[in-house]
Order: sequence, then C-alpha cells, then structure tokens
Amino acid sequence: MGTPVNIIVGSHVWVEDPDVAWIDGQVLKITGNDAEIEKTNGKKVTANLSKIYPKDMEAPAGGVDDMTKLSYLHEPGVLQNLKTRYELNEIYTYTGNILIAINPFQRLPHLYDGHMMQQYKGAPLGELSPHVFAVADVAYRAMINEGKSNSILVSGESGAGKTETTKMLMRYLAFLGGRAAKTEGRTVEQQVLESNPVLEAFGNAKTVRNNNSR
Ligand SMILES: Nc1ncnc2c1ncn2[C@@H]1O[C@H](COP(=O)(O)OP(=O)(O)OP(=O)(O)O)[C@@H](O)[C@H]1O
Repeated sequence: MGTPVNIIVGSHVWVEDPDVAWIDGQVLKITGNDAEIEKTNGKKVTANLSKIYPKDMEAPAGGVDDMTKLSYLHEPGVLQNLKTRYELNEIYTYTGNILIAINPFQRLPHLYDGHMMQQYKGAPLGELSPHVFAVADVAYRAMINEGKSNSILVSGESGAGKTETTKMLMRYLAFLGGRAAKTEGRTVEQQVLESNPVLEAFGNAKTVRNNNSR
C-alpha cells in the first residue's frame, strides 16, 4: 500500500499477528526478501518484506484526529491510530471529510448534550474535534446554500452503531431546523425524534451482534 519504504536492520515495523492483528517490533536481520523481527512481546518471527510495514515512531501519543495526517496510511497505522484514540474515549476520527465512528459500548452523554450541539452549529468541518454533529452541520448547510436535497451515508457492520449514529444525526438536524414550529403543543424536534421507535421497529431485526429489535 502506498509508496515503498526502505526497511533496514533496526527499522521499527508492524507485522501480522494471529492474536492481536498487528504487533510492532524491530528488524534484526534481513536475508533476501525475509526479515527477522523481534516483536515487542519478546518473541521472534520471520516475515516476507512485502508483509511488514514501517511504524511511525514520531506519531503523536494521543493519535491524530484526521488520518490524512498520518505519515503512513497502511492498515496497521490506521488501526493503531483508531485504537489510541478509542482508549482515550475519542470515538470519532476523520479521514478527510469522512467520519469514522467506533462503538464505545457505553453511554457518553457529554458528547451529545445541548452544549455540544450549540458548539458545532455553523463550525467549519475540521475546526472542532471530529463529531457526527459536524457532518450533519455541513450536510445541512450545503442543503440550505445549494437549495438541493442532501444525504448522509451511514455504513458499518451489524452492531457497529449505525442506528445510534442516525439518531444523533436526526437529533442534531431537528435541533438546527425544527425548534420553532409546533403542532399540538410539540415541537418538530420532539415529533421527529418520537418517530425513532417506529422506524426501528420496521428496520431492525435481532442479529447475533445486536439485539435492538424493538
Ligand atoms: N455512539 C454510541 N454511544 C453509546 N452507545 C453506542 C453508540 N453507538 C452504538 N452504541 C451501542 O451499540 C449498540 C449497537 O449499535 P446500533 O444499534 O446503532 O448498531 P447498528 O449498526 O445499527 O446495528 P444493526 O445493523 O445490527 O442494526 C447500541 O444499542 C448501543 O448500546
């Protein structure tokens, strides 16, 4: 993937591992196309040079909020960055203007409160920390400015968090657009959000990864 990088004796690299997907280590010896690597768990392994990837030793300790800032855009580099951020409860990361969300499997209420929504209102993408509200804000503004419908694509495997993400997108869009008008004493925001259980009932079946089949 990407430009070939010189791997020499002493290079810090990523090598595939059956238990943890990728593990880092240092090249001890190169013989032909094979490199002998001492992994950080102390074990040694031999791998083909085409299967190992350079590790960025200068990567910031807390990761980067946009993966286009990574020195190496290979799989272990991307996964390492997401893992580093996830451990700090930073579940959102950009890759350019695409947002990657990792399921936190715990409530993070501070991420979605009214204060947060207020902050993201009108803020250019990339100015604040990566967030689903930022994506909604850009989509909403493009719709208003261009006078055309807009869509937001939410994809991921079962249990990845698409339904939760969509709920947050709807909440934010309702917050932007539907606060003033009222029908039968309820705001558009309330009404849109109340439609969630109905949509869920039609769209969701229980799967092995996810039981929200309400
Ligand atoms: N941003 C989040 N904050 C807190 N919990 C979350 C978040 N995203 C997902 N979860 C948790 O993960 C569970 C599964 O997420 P969700 O239902 O959104 O997945 P999905 O991608 O829609 O799955 P499926 O394709 O099976 O419908 C949720 O019920 C919730 O407990």
